[in-house]
Amino acid sequence: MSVPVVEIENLVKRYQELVALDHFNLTIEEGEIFGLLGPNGSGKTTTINCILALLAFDKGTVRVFGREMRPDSYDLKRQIGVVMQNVAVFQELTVYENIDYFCGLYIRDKALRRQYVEDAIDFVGLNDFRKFYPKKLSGGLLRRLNIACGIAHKPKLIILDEPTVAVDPQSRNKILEGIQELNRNGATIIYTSHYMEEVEQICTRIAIMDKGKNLAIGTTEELKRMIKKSEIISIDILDLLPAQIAAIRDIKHVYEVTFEHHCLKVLCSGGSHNLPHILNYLQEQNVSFGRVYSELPTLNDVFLEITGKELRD
Ligand SMILES: Nc1ncnc2c1ncn2[C@@H]1O[C@H](COP(=O)(O)OP(=O)(O)OP(=O)(O)O)[C@@H](O)[C@H]1O
Repeated sequence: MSVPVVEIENLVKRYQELVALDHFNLTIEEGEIFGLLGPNGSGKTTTINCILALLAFDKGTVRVFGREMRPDSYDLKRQIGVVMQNVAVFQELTVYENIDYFCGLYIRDKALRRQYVEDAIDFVGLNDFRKFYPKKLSGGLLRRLNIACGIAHKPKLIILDEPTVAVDPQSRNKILEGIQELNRNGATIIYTSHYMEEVEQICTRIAIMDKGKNLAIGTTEELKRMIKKSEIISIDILDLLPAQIAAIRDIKHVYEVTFEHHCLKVLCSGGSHNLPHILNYLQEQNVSFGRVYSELPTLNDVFLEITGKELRD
């Protein structure tokens, strides 16, 4: 079995009285796009900073590529690319010079570095802006530059801390597609976000965290199976008898039924045949119906059921 890329065991990080990470555990395998999902202040950035040994912690261990991570683990750090939440580029350097500077921290060979810088510029689509200074770039382009600086040296592990905050949809899509491409090219990705749609779209596995704890971990499908609510079926119907409503309540996997304003709403758990079971019953009863729609749970529902609060803040 291959060595996990990141192993975090029993990590405790306090800022004075505040416990930012509370016996936090996490293992990330090679080839994953791993999502750390949690509301503001849940401890995502603290986790990243501990993985990078940028922060001293109170208890626990962090191993990267099977070795203990220390502030002076330069050979490990060389294999990691980091894109932090705040854009960190030099205002007095152009797009090209910025990427070249950050790449040069790891790649000494000049010809190879030139190639890597070109690859990074291509990758984030900044070809037309290579001579621009950062202050001339829009927020989205600046984020792309920030990403290019973090990944130009072709690291094996790439950590992106909320890279799409406040970017326009075009740049956002470009960033998400880019992350998937980096992963296809062999990089393991750690991606933090409080946008559940993004995490759902690109991550192979997700940890839901809150108050410094890892509350649930799994693929999107596994997380959704952990909660009671799995499907809401709504059907427009002119009229239903109380006995028919009661009979629908008795259908397997149904746990809540309401009928208001000519709309039947059925909450179901588990099972993949909830909709046909309900429609079959209505047809048997000669009940005619209009619009039918089914909503599957979101990661927000998972978060809501586990923590009792919305993911969005
Ligand atoms: N340097 C610091 N000193 C004191 N408290 C801190 C410090 N950095 C973070 N915290 C606190 O630790 C907790 C975790 O913060 P952290 O930044 O890791 O959360 P986060 O999930 O990354 O949030 P966000 O989505 O806002 O970036 C929060 O309560 C935060 O206020």
